[in-house]
Amino acid sequence: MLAVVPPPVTVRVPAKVNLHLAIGDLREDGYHDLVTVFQALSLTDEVTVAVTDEPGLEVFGEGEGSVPTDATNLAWRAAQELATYAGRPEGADPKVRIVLRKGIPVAGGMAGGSADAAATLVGLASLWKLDVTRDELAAIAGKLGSDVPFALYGGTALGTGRGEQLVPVLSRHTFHWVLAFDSEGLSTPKVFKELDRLRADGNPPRIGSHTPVVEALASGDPRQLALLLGNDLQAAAVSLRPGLRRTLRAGVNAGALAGCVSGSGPTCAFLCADAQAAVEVAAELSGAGVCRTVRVAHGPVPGARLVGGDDAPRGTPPRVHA
Ligand SMILES: C[C@](O)(CO)[C@H](O)COP(=O)(O)OP(=O)(O)OC[C@H]1O[C@@H](n2ccc(N)nc2=O)[C@H](O)[C@@H]1O
Ligand SMILES: Nc1ncnc2c1ncn2[C@@H]1O[C@H](COP(=O)(O)OP(=O)(O)OP(=O)(O)O)[C@@H](O)[C@H]1O
Repeated sequence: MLAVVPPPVTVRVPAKVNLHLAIGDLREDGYHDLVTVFQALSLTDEVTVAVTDEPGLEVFGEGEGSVPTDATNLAWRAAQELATYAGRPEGADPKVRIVLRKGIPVAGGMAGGSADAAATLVGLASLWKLDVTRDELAAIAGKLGSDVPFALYGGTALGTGRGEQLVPVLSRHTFHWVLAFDSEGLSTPKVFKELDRLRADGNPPRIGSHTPVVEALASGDPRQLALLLGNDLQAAAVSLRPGLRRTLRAGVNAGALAGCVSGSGPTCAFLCADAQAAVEVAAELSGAGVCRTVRVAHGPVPGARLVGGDDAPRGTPPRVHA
């Protein structure tokens, strides 16, 4: 019998920065309640999924050597979860090839692995022609990791719970960022543990309410937003990686309006007045010798999207094999 093999599907998916990250106390399940304002940035990964008789995963690009290619890869876990949810004939052992082209730093606090998982859900839903809504995918995404649902939606959003409960936030205009990648990643659980330790030893200041950040986003004024960037994990990331203090200073000295550690770090994100200022800050920061690589990006951008758009004609005609 002839079977039509659908053409591969490619999905582009954004990194995130937390404009506001207020961490509550440690819960019994090992997570912390948090309140965060996410923004999706134009720094992206691309994920291609294809039907195959030789399932597997390949990684190219940023940090390729440090990303697992086995079943522990979050993208692979996403494929397994979706196959199970959809009741696929092959069960939780999907017959797919997943190729990750990474632009998002690995273990950088920008949700790179989460982005790949979200992109895999969107890509496979299309490849397998599943009748699932983005909200259904978000429920699966929340099981994979706290940051995965946001990568599906993108834009700017308020996250609560573990970070997986989202409501969109109005963000006027485009904000311009410079990102400083460090030479080595930081482990997210270790950074949360370090914050617990700092809190047990003393009383590090906690950032306040998210309301002013939401108002600044609605105003679209980067100068107003810059005064309000805040991250409770920053002290913990800096405690584990003291060199980040120098990086944060260097970004502001280079002309950024403000800087913060992105999520659990170690990437530092610098908000700039406009696109031109971002290019100038990036040039100066890359000469300062405080980080491995510098990138410019803007936000907000949409979440995981098929490359070419959902309605675009397919580039490759379907292959047919016996
Ligand atoms: C730091 C952030 O990136 C901010 O957006 C996220 O909170 C982390 O999200 P993530 O990387 O998707 O994290 P998960 O894979 O869900 O959890 C990894 C580990 O981080 C810690 N963790 C994560 C989220 C959360 N609300 N509380 C936590 O304590 C836990 O030790 C957990 O075992
Ligand atoms: N697809 C993936 N891409 C990158 N890392 C992955 C992936 N799947 C699993 N990992 C593992 O997860 C670890 C954390 O990687 P990731 O890039 O997601 O961190 P992060 O961006 O700091 O996450 P977050 O900001 O959500 O806390 C890596 O060190 C790697 O071992």
